Amino acid sequence: MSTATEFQAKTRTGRIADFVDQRVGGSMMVKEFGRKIFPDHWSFMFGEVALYTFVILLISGTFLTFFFDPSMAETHYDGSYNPLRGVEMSVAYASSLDISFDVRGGLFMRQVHHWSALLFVASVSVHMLRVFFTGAFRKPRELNWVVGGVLLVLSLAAGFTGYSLPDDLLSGNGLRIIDGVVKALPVVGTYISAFLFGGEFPGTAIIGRLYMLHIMLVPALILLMVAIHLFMVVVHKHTQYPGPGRTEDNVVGFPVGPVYAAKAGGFFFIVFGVIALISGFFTINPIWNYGPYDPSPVSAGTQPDWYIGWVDGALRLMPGVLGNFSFEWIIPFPWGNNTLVLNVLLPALVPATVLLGLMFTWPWIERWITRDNREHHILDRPRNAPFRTAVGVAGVIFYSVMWAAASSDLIATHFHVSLNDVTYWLRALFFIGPVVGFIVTRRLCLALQRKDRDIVLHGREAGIIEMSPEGAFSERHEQLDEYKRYRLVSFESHDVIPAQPNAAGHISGPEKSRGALSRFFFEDRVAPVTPAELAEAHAHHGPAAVEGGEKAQIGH
Ligand code: HEM
Ligand code: HEM
Repeated sequence: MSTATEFQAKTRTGRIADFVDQRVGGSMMVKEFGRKIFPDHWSFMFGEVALYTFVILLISGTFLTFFFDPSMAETHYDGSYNPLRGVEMSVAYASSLDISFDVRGGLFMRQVHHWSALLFVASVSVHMLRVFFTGAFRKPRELNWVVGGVLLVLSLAAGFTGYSLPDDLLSGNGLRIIDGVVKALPVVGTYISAFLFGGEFPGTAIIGRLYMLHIMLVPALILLMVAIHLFMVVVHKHTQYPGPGRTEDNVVGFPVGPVYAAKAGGFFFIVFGVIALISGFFTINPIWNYGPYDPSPVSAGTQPDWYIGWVDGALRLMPGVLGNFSFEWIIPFPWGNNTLVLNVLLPALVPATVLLGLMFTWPWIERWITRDNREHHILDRPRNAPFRTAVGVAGVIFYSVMWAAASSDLIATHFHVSLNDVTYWLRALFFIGPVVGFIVTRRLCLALQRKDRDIVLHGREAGIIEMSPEGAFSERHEQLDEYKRYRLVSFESHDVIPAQPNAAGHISGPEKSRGALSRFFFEDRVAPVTPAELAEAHAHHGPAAVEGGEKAQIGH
């Protein structure tokens, strides 16, 4: 066919598709990307939820910008919410009230925005925990883990800047706390605060500035980072859980087109639908109940959004004795009289630095201790990496205690206990909780591994008690099928690598620490069942064991 007849033979849509394809090379991209294989597992869903809630935030946020006015100019409210009529407030607060009461669908969209923000940060956090507990951050994904970490920090920044915009009593109090933390920074604190608020707190500039950060800079950075993040997921290929036929060099799953594209599209609408349903039925952030921001009152029983609570909680846990500690008699400051406000500085900065510092550096810490520099595309089941799982649980407990402390007043009033007692208990848990969590989790993982070993070697207890002709009772044990057995035996267990001498025959200080950590983490370990052990067990139990009818004597 000549080019002309070929052109004639195509439908109008075909011709448009051709036109676009010849200019942007779309079919090549679809061919390349559409044939990518993704493994299937429910735990890979959290990253997707994070992505979809972010898209919902972009859509609902854009709607809000049509009506929100980020001005701190004074006005008298004259909207349709009667209890606040005539009350003096900022234009920002008045416009948020208008969105809630006078813009058609406005309250619904504010709630969609707020609920999806809560779900966004929650899904990002759970996604991060999934990646951590399965070891998906190992080589070659360390940098993508760091990009993820930046995304987490940006998500918190987006949440906090948004939460502060309506300029109601609650958001103003949140800003007051941030102002306190900034001012507590030695030497530069007061200058930074004055720069941020355009003079004395609260000033008249902060809402406008936060608005720019909230609707432009932070979402743009998140978009950029998400693009880099997903690009790396495609380049590295997705990890997969162990299973028959799955190796470090292949990916077993479905192609993006059409299976995943259809699934993902449908899932987006499910997430959107669920958020719309929640937003239609459940109030979130009823700013009309709080009133406009005024530095003097603080309402009792109010809570910050869940992801900011831990900072508030850490501040509540800190004993006041270290307040306004003057260091001059120890270190004479060259810049004159300067007070360190340790009761604000320590809780606001130390836990955050410890948690975020450990999070960003963990892939390298683990690689250093295990000396494992190989690529890993097969995930660990959390029980098969007891040391990592235990460290993760300790981190989660450390975080959760601070988070719980943000509700110390509510715990005291709801359970009719003394607020002081709640604080003392939480202070103790702050130190003891992570240690106990670490020990218990490691023991649990090792116990689960031993149970797996036992099941592989001796079969699963069927719960069927049989009586032999001689009158002895025994429980029937059923052997696992090939697939289940594979899942239980195919993992690696790190061995202790003692400190090694360097070329000059010396063992350096850091290498001694590495050796000690290696012993601490891997001394107690359960090795996977070897084929020889399996063959021996089967030989011992006889062919019945392989066929599915092994018996364990009760009382022996
Ligand atoms: C806006 C936030 C984020 C979005 C939209 C996002 C999205 C995704 C998606 C869709 C995937 C592939 C599916 C999956 O495994 O869940 C993925 C994988 C990954 N994400 Fe994220 N993520 C975010 C934040 C994070 C954070 C906070 C971390 C860790 C600190 C992280 C680390 C990773 C890693 C290492 C992978 C590769 C996992 C693998 O191949 O198994 N991500 N991300
Ligand atoms: C990761 C992204 C985002 C998060 C976590 C987030 C979070 C929030 C939160 C928690 C609020 C307070 C809502 C309330 O009043 O109850 C808020 C307000 C707001 N957000 Fe966002 N947001 C995000 C992205 C965006 C984007 C992309 C836009 C605009 C394009 C936007 C525009 C707004 C506006 C105008 C308000 C003030 C409306 C009001 O409070 O009445 N947001 N945001």
